[in-house]
Amino acid sequence: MLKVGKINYANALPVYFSLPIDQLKERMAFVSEVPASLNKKMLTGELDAGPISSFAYALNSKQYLVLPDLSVSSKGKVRSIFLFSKKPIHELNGASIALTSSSATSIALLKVILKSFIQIDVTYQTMTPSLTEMLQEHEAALLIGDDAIRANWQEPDLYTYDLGELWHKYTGKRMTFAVWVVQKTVASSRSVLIEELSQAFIESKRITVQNRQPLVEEACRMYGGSFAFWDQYFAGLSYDFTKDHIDGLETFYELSYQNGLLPEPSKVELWQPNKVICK
Ligand SMILES: C=C(O[C@@H]1C=C(C(=O)O)C=C[C@H]1O)C(=O)O
Repeated sequence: MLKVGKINYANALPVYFSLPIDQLKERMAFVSEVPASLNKKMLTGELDAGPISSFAYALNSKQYLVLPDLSVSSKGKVRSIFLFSKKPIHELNGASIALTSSSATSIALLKVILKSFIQIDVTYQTMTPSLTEMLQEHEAALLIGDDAIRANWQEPDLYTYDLGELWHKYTGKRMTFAVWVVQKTVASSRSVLIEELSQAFIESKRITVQNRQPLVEEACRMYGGSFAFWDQYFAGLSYDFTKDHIDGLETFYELSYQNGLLPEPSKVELWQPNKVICK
């Protein structure tokens, strides 16, 4: 069995929603977790392929190849990655900020934004994602995914900053939060299966994005919230991985490197299906 990851947040649903599960399930087992757990399982080899935080890819890029044409990205507002703050962001110098334990990319992105763009120094503490508890002892809190969406629905009396929007404001670029990877060892030993999986993900994404209504209805059933919210949410996310996406991501890696978060400014190395040459 090929062990394949799945992000258990709404943001990754389009890549899974139209998968031909019955066709795949004899050869592939899907493991659904928050990004930080998927990052760990991929690193230790418990997973063969699937999505991880784009920052987790950069930390161990030599171990993986990136599957083409797949990501969780935004150009501007992402609507599910927020810094909730008791003060305006420019007044947070010296503050203590709580970080969700579920993330890798958004944690590094927040650090880059605060240091390089807002130009303030703060301290950080990682916590389980609960806004109330996080804000008991900290001036601001970072949440991602469904936790961030639900917290924002409560309309807390706080300053709320969308990290996708801030990144776009200061760089003019896209931000890629998750990429789909395959272990290099698995890419060579099980190339046919990886090609089948890669095509299935791309096809699922294509079908789901082409007609969003069934996905939006499913999200309403699973999470609550309005049709209009989920429709706008999925419309604002991109699942592609073009040159433009890679350019934004490598800018993030360069800034992460400059801030001492990465040992080198990683580059994206794409997986390529084996070309069969017919005579
Ligand atoms: C869009 C989101 O992106 C997620 C953020 C991640 C991170 O911060 O490490 C990882 C995977 C993404 O799916 C989200 O959490 O809502």
